[in-house]
Amino acid sequence: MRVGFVGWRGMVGSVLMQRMREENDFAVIDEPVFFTTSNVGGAAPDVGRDVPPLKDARNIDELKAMDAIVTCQGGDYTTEVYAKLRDAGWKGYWIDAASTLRMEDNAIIVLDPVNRDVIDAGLANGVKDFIGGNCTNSIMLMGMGGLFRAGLVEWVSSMTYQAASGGGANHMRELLKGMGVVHGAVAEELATPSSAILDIDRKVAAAIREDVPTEFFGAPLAGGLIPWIDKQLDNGQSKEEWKGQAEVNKILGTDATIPVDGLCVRIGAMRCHSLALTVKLKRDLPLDEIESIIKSGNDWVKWVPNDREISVKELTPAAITGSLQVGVGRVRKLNMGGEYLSAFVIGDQLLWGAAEPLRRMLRILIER
Ligand SMILES: NC(=O)C1=CN([C@@H]2O[C@H](COP(=O)(O)OP(=O)(O)OC[C@H]3O[C@@H](n4cnc5c(N)ncnc54)[C@H](OP(=O)(O)O)[C@@H]3O)[C@@H](O)[C@H]2O)C=CC1
Ligand SMILES: N[C@@H](CC(=O)OP(=O)(O)O)C(=O)O
Repeated sequence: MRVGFVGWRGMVGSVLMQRMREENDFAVIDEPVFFTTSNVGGAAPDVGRDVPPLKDARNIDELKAMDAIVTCQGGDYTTEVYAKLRDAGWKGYWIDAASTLRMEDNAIIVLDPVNRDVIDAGLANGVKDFIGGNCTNSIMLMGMGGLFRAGLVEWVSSMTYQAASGGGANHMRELLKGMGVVHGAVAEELATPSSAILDIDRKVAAAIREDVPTEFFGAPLAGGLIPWIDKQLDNGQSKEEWKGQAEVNKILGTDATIPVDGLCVRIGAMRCHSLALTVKLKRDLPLDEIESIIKSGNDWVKWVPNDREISVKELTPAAITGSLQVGVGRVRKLNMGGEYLSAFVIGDQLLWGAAEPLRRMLRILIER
């Protein structure tokens, strides 16, 4: 198989390359070919074998020579190139991190530990477009897939806490700069134990309002949060919130729509997205049964008992970042009744939220 990689040096692409090296994926690809939009003829990344110099990611003839293309270049690139490539008669597999093609009828949203059956059926039916899901949805399903698969979920309310990395590398940098600005505003007072906390608070509030950079997020994130992610829709949802129900049901291939809705909020974490879920179950099940169903979802579920000490240690960005494990905890019955369950799910949005489902989809194709 000749596999073309586009967007490999961006943030998602770099995580993809790292994971592919770790899993020795390049050894099973006949011919990896790297593309660029900015450095044609430059050196391809080190993948442990000889590969040709970078090719032009806008050259349809070069792209057409690939059996599969994996792109993390972004939605604008997909919009610019995909249709031209198909119009030119290309019949290869398109594996994409961007959202552009996700809801198209001829595309499958890939998350194989959850929907391998949907992927296999698609492959058998000649589907050629395999698109990574929205990070928040992929993380929720990696954590709670067992309950969905058991047909136990009537609806889900999902309140999210989304990391800066969901916006991209510049957004992560802006968060860190903002943290530095906030600290700098009161560094002297912090070094003086007798300084008045309300003076510190006043200066911090002024720094957040006036000095924290907002170029990329459009509002100060350091020391605060932003209760809106992605575009505004006419029905009052954000686009990120809209994706919940649309994508979750498409990933699962449900016959009857499972309602999924809630609020998506940006917080000052680096690359871990979290969700506080209220799940309405179809029936009242004992908690130990629910625990074993959730644990059985896939090999990456990290079950965290609903215990204060363990939760604050294990169910946090500090514990989960950089890991493929998806933490699931704070699971208990809510006051509303036996069918109402709370859960807190947390995962690294650059791994299961972006790069890992693409890497695994490529592997599925290669091993077919
Ligand atoms: N599935 C999901 O939930 C997620 C999906 N995504 C999607 O992934 C796509 C890519 O996102 P992301 O990786 O954040 O994008 P980046 O901005 O990090 O990278 C995209 C491209 O920008 C170019 N680039 C320009 N300057 C630089 C630089 N200094 N360092 C690295 N690359 C640079 C590179 O192209 P070139 O080498 O050709 O110059 C690179 O491939 C987006 O479509 C996004 O929506 C992102 C996060 C989660
Ligand atoms: N919108 C997500 C990241 C992302 O890229 O999502 P999507 O792939 O659905 O556009 C976030 O900001 O956290």
